Amino acid sequence: MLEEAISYSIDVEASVKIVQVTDPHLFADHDAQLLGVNTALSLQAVLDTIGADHCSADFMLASGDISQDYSAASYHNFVKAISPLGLPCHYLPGNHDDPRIMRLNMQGPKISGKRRILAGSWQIIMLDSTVHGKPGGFMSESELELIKSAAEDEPERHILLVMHHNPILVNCAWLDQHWMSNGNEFLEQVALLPQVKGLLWGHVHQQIDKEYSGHFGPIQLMATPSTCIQFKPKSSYFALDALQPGYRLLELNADGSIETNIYRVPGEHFSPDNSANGY
Ligand SMILES: Nc1ncnc2c1ncn2[C@@H]1O[C@@H]2COP(=O)(O)O[C@H]2[C@H]1O
Ligand SMILES: [Fe+2]
Repeated sequence: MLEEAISYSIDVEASVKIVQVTDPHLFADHDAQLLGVNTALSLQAVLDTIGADHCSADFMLASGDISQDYSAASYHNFVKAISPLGLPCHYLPGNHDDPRIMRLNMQGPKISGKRRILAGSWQIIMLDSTVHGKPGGFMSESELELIKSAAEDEPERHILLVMHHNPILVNCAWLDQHWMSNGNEFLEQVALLPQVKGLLWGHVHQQIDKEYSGHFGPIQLMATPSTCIQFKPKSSYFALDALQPGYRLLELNADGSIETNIYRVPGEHFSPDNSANGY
C-alpha cells in the first residue's frame, strides 16, 4: 500500500521553494570536530545564511549524514538547530545515519520522515539509498516500486527524487567506490517516467549540476555541498576543498522546470585540516 503523503497547500500555478541541507555530520558533543571543522558551528553558519536570505522557503530537505557518531543527541542537536528557522523539515538517511536511531530522535512538530510530499504541481519523493553497514549505496527494488506507484497515484504532478547517494560517478576515484552501485540502471528506470524532472542528493560534499537526457526530455541531476567539510572535485585520492559550507535553494516551477543555486557561508571561517587523509 502506498504511504500517505504530506500535503502543502500551495497553488498549482505557483512555484515551490525549497532549501536543501545535507551531510551535517553532527556529534553529541557541541565541541567535536570533523577533520578540523566544528560541525555544529558550520551547520549554524549555514542556517544563519538561510535565515538571512531564504527563510521564506516553503520547507527544508535534509538529505542524510545528519550524524557522525550515531548518537541520539546528534539528532536532537539538529532538530534544535533548525527550529528557529520555523521551516518544516523532511529528512532521509545517509550512510552515517542509523535509520532507527534517526527516526526515534528526529522528532518535532515540523519534522517528518514521510516518503512523499505534495506541493504545488509537484510530488517530492524521499528515498532510502543506504545499505546497512556500508558507506556506498544501492537503490532497492522496493524504492523503485514506491516511485512507480507514486507516479501512478499522482500522474499530473512533476516529480523530484531525493536521496543520499550519487547515482552518477563524480570523477573522484576514492569517493566513487561509495556511489549508488546500481545508479546507471536506476537512472534508466526513472527516466521511463515522464513525471521525473530532477534527482537531488548529498554524500559527495560538493556541487554538481548536470543534465541526463531522458526519453521525455532532460532530467536535472543535482548534488549539494555539505554543511561541514567539502571534498575536492575530480581528485582521485582523498582531498578536501577550501570552499565554505553551503546549501541549495530550489524553485520547482509549475511547468516542471527547476531553478536552483548553491549558496555558501560568507568569509573563510571553516578551514579543514588539509593533511587529513580520511575519516
Ligand atoms: N580516505 C578515504 N578513502 C575512502 N573512503 C573514505 C575515506 N575517508 C572517508 N571515507 C568514507 O567515504 C565517505 C564519503 O562521504 P561520507 O560523508 O559518507 O563519509 C565518508 C567515509 O565513510
Ligand atoms: Fe557525508
